[in-house]
Amino acid sequence: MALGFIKKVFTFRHDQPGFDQAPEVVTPVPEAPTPAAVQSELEPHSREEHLPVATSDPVLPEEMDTAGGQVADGEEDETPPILPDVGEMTELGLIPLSLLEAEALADKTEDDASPPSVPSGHLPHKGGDWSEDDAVLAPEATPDLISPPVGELSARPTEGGDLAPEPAATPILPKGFAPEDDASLAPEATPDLISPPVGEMSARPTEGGDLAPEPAASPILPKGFATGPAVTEPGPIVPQLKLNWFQRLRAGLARTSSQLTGQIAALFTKRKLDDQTLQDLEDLLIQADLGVETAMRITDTLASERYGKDVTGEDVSRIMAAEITKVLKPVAKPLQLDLSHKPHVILVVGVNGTGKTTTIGKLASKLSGAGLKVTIAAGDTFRAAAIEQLKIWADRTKSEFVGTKIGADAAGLAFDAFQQAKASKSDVLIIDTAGRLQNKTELMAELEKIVRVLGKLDPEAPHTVLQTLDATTGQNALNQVEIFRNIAGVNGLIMTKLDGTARGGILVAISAKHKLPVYFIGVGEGVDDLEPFEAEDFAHAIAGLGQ
Ligand SMILES: Nc1nc2c(ncn2[C@@H]2O[C@H](COP(=O)(O)OP(=O)(O)OP(=O)(O)O)[C@@H](O)[C@H]2O)c(=O)[nH]1
Repeated sequence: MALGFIKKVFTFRHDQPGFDQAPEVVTPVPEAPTPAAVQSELEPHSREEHLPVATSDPVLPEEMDTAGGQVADGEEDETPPILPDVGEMTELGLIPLSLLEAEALADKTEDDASPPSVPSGHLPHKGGDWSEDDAVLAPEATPDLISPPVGELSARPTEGGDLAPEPAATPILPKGFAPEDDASLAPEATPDLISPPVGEMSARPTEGGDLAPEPAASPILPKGFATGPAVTEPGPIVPQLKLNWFQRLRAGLARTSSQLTGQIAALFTKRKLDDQTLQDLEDLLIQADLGVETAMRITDTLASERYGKDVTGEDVSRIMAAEITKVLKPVAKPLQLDLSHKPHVILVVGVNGTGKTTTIGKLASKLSGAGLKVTIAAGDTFRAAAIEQLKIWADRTKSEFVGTKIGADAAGLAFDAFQQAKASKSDVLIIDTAGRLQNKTELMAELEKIVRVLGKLDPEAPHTVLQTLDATTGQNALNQVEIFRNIAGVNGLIMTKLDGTARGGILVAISAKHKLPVYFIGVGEGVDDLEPFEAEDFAHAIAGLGQ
């Protein structure tokens, strides 16, 4: 049963042990030597500005600054402007990994029973001068040279020997992340790798004999991704909903669906289906943000089935749900994590306020709750609140955190975070970024640089470029995908704020136009308010139908 969940959303390719390291308290990285070439890329901020912060020892922004270099009074955020011209950014070389490539990668991994080798880009910092080429050619990472990250490896199972390696060697798959269809993995992995559902977590006996809850001590596969350990820190208020997921989705999309179905019902009251009603319906569907293509699909199908006949609102809803499902099915995909990368790097981009930080927290919760080791990097160095907010999420999700001071070079932070995540053998590194669309040129340069710098440590990084979209922005979201796709090579989407919006239909238009995978949707501010995207559920909820 748990495996079913796993397969439902995420796909892991986990070829090597990773959770067998004992919890360790690491000291702050003194000053990781940086390749000259990279160093020059990261100016003007020095590498020591980027400090790992122990999750067990929350650090306030002030502390981070103190440790890593304070922002001098009067030091202002970089001045902006310059002007756009996003149109020319199409070819940035940031081509998203296509599905075919992803599948090819998956196949490759499946065929390879041996432990993954260290990517060619993994390099030790030697402190000397070296070029980008050196980085690529570097034999393999030298852990010794890379300062270990600060922060305890919370919940890492490293008890006295017996059960040590199992969690590590196991692909842990929360819903939305699932072990790949790897026959070689499945047999042994299944029983031990799949943790009991959340409810059973608390009953898990610890080594000590008692029953202290040790959620992070072993892979946990809660419904969806696993909710992870109970959140005790203050934060977003999580409503205690007793509804199941579909009911919550329907409730969230109630405004979208009631508006749509109400208008449709009014349109077809005592009218036969003719050219005029079809045209009116098409207009109505377009106004509901579904997009011209989908609107036409719906009216065409309706016409072929019911032309000249009486039509009810339910007839339209049924056809609408079926057509929307057809549009969404191809993009409703699990987020594939290639854990052979160690870490699999997820770069999260999107306009400010679309939910990047919150979504990172939700993802980290699911992943760490499933036993994966997660590092979060506060790459939005533009806003102090963004760094603080992310630190809180890191603490509550038992993730390692790498932050820096306001105004510091985001690419430098990303580089350091990648090194530290590698050194600490994190499974996943999630990097937040700024989203100042009002300054596209600067934003483009920053994201481009982040991608370039990450590529020095692993040519394939970032492995996933996720964009968050705020459903309430309607058509703007459509444009945002266009822009960020060109700027950062977005290869997957997460739509947030689908709770309470009347504009949920925009996800259909985006899917029809961009055909990018939609991995999750957010329906609230709470840590559990993120669910794998299910085409049929979403289509039914929009059409006001039952599951
Ligand atoms: N209702 C609702 N609110 C959400 C959802 N996701 C995020 N939010 C809220 O949206 C606001 C913005 O979210 P952030 O995560 O800070 O967005 P961001 O993109 O990181 O924004 P910056 O930090 O400004 O870059 C916060 O108040 C979140 O709590 C969601 O799915 N539903």
